[in-house]
Amino acid sequence: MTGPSERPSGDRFAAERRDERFDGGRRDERSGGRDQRPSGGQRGERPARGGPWGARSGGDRRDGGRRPMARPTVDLPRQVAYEAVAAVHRDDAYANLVLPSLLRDAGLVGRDAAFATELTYGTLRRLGTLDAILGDAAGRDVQRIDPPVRDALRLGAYQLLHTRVPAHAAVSSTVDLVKSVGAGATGFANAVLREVAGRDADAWVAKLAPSAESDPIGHLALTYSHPQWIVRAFAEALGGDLGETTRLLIEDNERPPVHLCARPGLADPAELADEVGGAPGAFSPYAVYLSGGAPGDVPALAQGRAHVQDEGSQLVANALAVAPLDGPDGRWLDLCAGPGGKSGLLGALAAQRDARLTAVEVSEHRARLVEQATRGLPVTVLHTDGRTVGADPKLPEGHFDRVLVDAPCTGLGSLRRRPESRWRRQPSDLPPLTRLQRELLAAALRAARPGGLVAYVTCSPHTVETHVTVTEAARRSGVPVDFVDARPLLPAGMPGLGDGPTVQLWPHRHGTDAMFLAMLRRT
Ligand SMILES: C[S@@+](CC[C@H](N)C(=O)[O-])C[C@H]1O[C@@H](n2cnc3c(N)ncnc32)[C@H](O)[C@@H]1O
Repeated sequence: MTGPSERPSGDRFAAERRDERFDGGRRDERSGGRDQRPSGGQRGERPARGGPWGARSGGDRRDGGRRPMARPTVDLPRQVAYEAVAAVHRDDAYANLVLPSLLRDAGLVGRDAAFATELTYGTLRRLGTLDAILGDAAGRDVQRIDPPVRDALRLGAYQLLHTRVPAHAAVSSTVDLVKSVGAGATGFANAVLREVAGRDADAWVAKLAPSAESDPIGHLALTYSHPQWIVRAFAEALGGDLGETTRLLIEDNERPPVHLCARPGLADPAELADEVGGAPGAFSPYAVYLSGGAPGDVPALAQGRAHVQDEGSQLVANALAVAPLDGPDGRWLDLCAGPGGKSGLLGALAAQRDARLTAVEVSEHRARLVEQATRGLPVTVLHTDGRTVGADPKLPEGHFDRVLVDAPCTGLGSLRRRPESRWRRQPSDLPPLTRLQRELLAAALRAARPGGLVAYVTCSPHTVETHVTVTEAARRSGVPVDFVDARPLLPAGMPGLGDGPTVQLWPHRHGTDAMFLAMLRRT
């Protein structure tokens, strides 16, 4: 197959970009992967001002003396989206961390910021399908295209196939972008994008995806832009139901709402919903759905009355707090606490019940975040390895009444909030993670007193991280345990909780991240 020719050029802005913005937050997921959702924008809308190129002339920019970021010929929202996508691929940055700082640096707000956000997140989510299309249109594997030009083309293809940006605008703005990041490749970019524009997204998928009959997993993977191994894992966790798997994949490609947790005793969810112009959650008694705007703008967050937290995370933490327990109930433990979302909720509940939470976190930076998240609550933060239960005098065996293990995991249950992570995760991540999960759960079982409760939680529905880990850890730990049916610990009438005793939440069923919960009682 032959295609348009590209004359690759170096990324002439790379050196300038390398050190300046991303170092601080690169490996830090403290925002929980939440979508940055500036208010006022519509999906695929063009920027508000500045003629057909929107913010080229500055748009909604709040200058405030900041250094302008845009190259002269590229409009700011597209330039920011390009910088974010390039940082993800070049520097392993996290989009949810790098994008807000880029928007701030560029002074983008309102519809311009919404447009840049849509382009960044949409392009990263659809990357697999876009790359297949670009490879076909270019007549070569996308890996052979110069990285800056490749990222610009991905943004252009996303605009052509998934937004209402007119084709001529998508093509010429991308060619402008290529001019600034890979000058010799403008003819190539123009030709590739014109080829892409020759079909709509459905027609491209019909051309490129394997047939659903002969290769159902490959078909879903290409159609809905997920790696095949993840589609396979989801299908298995959903009992082989490919219809439901499809609904899950579709949900993963949508922009999720930001959920707040109104801390019990500190904020009333209905009042908080009024305060933020949002709506009370469907299931969690503390949840508020934010309708728009950056979560940082909400005063209740700054005041420590609420925090950003997916509703599913609230539900599994609350399940541990409401599970019936005989005997003393004052010593609670969170063995994997950073950055402190569940500790924040459990700490607020502990305050109401005269209990105290010990929050353990192995990473120093994250332990500090837990301290910030639990300030003013009856929480003691320990910066140590949770597996030291029994060896560390602050973590004695048989001591705690309620224990949470929110284990490190692949995070496959929150792909909608972390657009790049589906492409970063590999099946080879599973063995070291599951070993750590088993060890942490075994430590949690040792930490619980006889009769005490242990909640094992993951933000992944992968059965190797859920059922296999729980069964293996319980079998090997030498600590006698019973499974507690977790379903009655979730709100009455909540649908789709399965046959028990464990619970798997799903984005497409519950609107939450795909949190898994197993409740164990030490006998
Ligand atoms: C899924 S996150 C926990 C999220 C947290 N519960 C929340 O709601 O914000 C898992 C955490 O476990 C921490 N971790 C990993 N290994 C650990 C260990 N051996 N001991 C304690 N914490 C560990 C990670 O640093 C990470 O912060």
